[in-house]
Parts: sequence; C-alpha cells; structure tokens
Amino acid sequence: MVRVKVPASIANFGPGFDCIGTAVNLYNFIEMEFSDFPKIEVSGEGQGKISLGEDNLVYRAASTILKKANIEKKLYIRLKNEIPLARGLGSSAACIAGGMIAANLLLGSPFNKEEIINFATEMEGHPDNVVAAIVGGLAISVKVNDRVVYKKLSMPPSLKIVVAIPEFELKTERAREVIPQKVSLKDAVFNIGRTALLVAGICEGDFSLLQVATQDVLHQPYRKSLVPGMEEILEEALAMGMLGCFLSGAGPSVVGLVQEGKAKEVGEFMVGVFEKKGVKARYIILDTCNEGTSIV
Ligand SMILES: Nc1ncnc2c1ncn2[C@@H]1O[C@H](COP(=O)(O)OP(=O)(O)OP(=O)(O)O)[C@@H](O)[C@H]1O
Ligand SMILES: N[C@@H](CCO)C(=O)O
Repeated sequence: MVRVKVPASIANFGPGFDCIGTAVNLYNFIEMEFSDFPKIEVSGEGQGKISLGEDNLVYRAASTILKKANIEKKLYIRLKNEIPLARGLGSSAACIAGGMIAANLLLGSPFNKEEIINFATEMEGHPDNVVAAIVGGLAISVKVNDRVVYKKLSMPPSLKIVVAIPEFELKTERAREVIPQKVSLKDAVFNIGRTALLVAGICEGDFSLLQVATQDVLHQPYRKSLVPGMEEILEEALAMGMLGCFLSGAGPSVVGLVQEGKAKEVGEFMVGVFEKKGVKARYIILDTCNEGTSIV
C-alpha cells in the first residue's frame, strides 16, 4: 500500500497563463493498493459528489500508469481531500499528479519524475498546475512538443497567499471556452514583460515589482464575466495594500499576495466584494509550499 500527499496549486500566477503555477499548503491524501475489484472511498471535499467508479479522475490517472507499464490490475483507492473542486486551486491536477505518482510507486517506480510530468501534462492539457503539484515551489513550465521543460523557484516564505473562494464551481473547460485563440502583439508584449519582471522579483525577493508583475491581459479580461466581483477586487487591490492580485487558475477564486499582518483584512475585503455581488464566498490564508507530491 502507498500513501501520497499532493498539494493544491495556483496556476496562471499573474501573467503566466498556462506556464506558471505555485504549490500551496492545502493537500489531498491518496492511499492506493492493488485489489480484486475497483474500489474508491472519498472523505472531505467532494464527498458524495465524486465518482466512485473507474471514471474517477484519480483512478483514471493511476490506470494510465498501469497501462503504460503493461500491468492489468484493479485498484483500491482512498481519498482524503482538502482541495475544493473546480475553484481554481488545481484539484484536477492534484488528482492526476497524485494518482500517477501513487501508481508509479505501487509498481516499484518504473517511470522517472520527468516522464510522470510529461504524462500528467498530457492528461491535464497544460503544465502549470501539474508541474507545481509534482515539484512544488513556483514552477515555470513550457511544452516542447511532447515534453515539458521546467524550472522550480523557491518562493519567499514571508509572502502570504490569501485566496477568496466563491461557493460556486467553475470548470476549467468552461473557463477556457471564453478565451480567444489569437491575441494582439500589444497584449503579448504586456504579458511577456510582466512575466520577466515577476521572475526577477521572485528571484531577488523584490516585492515592490509584484503589483505590476502580476497583471494579465491574456485571460482575466475574458473571464471576468464568469466571476462577478473579480474586476472590483482587482481595481481595489493596491488601495487595500495587496502586493499583487489575480485570478487563481481558471477561477472563480481570487488570490491576494500580502505581507504577514495584512492577510485577514484582505480576505475579509475580498469576501465582502463577492457578497455585494450576491456571491457567497470564504477566504483561506495559505503559504507557498516548496515541496511537491511526497510519500507519507
Ligand atoms: N478529489 C477528486 N477526486 C476525483 N475527481 C476530482 C477530484 N477533484 C477534482 N476532481 C475532478 O476535477 C474536476 C475539476 O477540475 P477543473 O480543472 O475544472 O478545476 P480545478 O482543477 O479545481 O481548477 P483549476 O484547474 O482552475 O485550478 C471536478 O469536477 C472533478 O471531475
Ligand atoms: N492555465 C489553466 C489553469 C486551470 O487549469 C487555465 O487557465 O485554463
């Protein structure tokens, strides 16, 4: 039997659409063993909603590894989930990364980390969440044909991440439908420059860059219609003392980067804006986590 702990992740970190994600200290726990028949148990987030059949995302991710290793066996999987579903916190990436890593361990690790990253990216469709979930830290990833080239940066520990989580779900599939396939040169330059600034700011611990370096025009303007309140939060972020503010993954959660001491006030502000728009929400205060998926 194997047991792994896989972190939530915040993708589209500022201007890094589909390329930059950070792991955070909120986790799903996956226990896996071989069984005579498929069996899944769920507790925590998604209990009563998540499929208990072979179409379950963790089961499918694990089966992909078994198939690639030419093993035909059934699995008994127990899930203890802290990551809310379809809120922009990388729940699907955690299932894919955790399911694949657990299955690989169960088989005696026939695949290395790079291969798992490539398989997980293929299943998720983009690397930003899965790479952060697997390696931890701030993960910068690009796809080069069928493989992923990535670099992990350590995040400054003093940076607090406040996440305002609306009660409603927004599936990534739906949130991708609203983004245009073509962008202007002006918008490309906007995000390229800010992405470079973001990486420099994180590497040198220069938080004064983050306000500009977390801006985006590639996905947020199109997704604002799906997330009532997001635009108002972004507009007030600087006045509220946030170092940076952006949509978490594909939404609907919104992230505020703050120095310790500001987190509660910023969380209450963001929840208040959502509530004024008639959206029930809560907030949590997270730390970045420099460790990715680990064996427990
Ligand atoms: N613990 C889980 N067990 C099984 N399936 C899950 C689990 N968590 C998420 N899923 C599946 O993943 C879907 C959510 O994935 P989706 O990509 O839409 O959102 P997300 O990964 O939470 O957000 P984002 O990609 O924006 O960070 C759920 O609807 C469900 O099908
Ligand atoms: N980069 C992805 C993250 C969510 O999976 C998106 O914005 O669609």
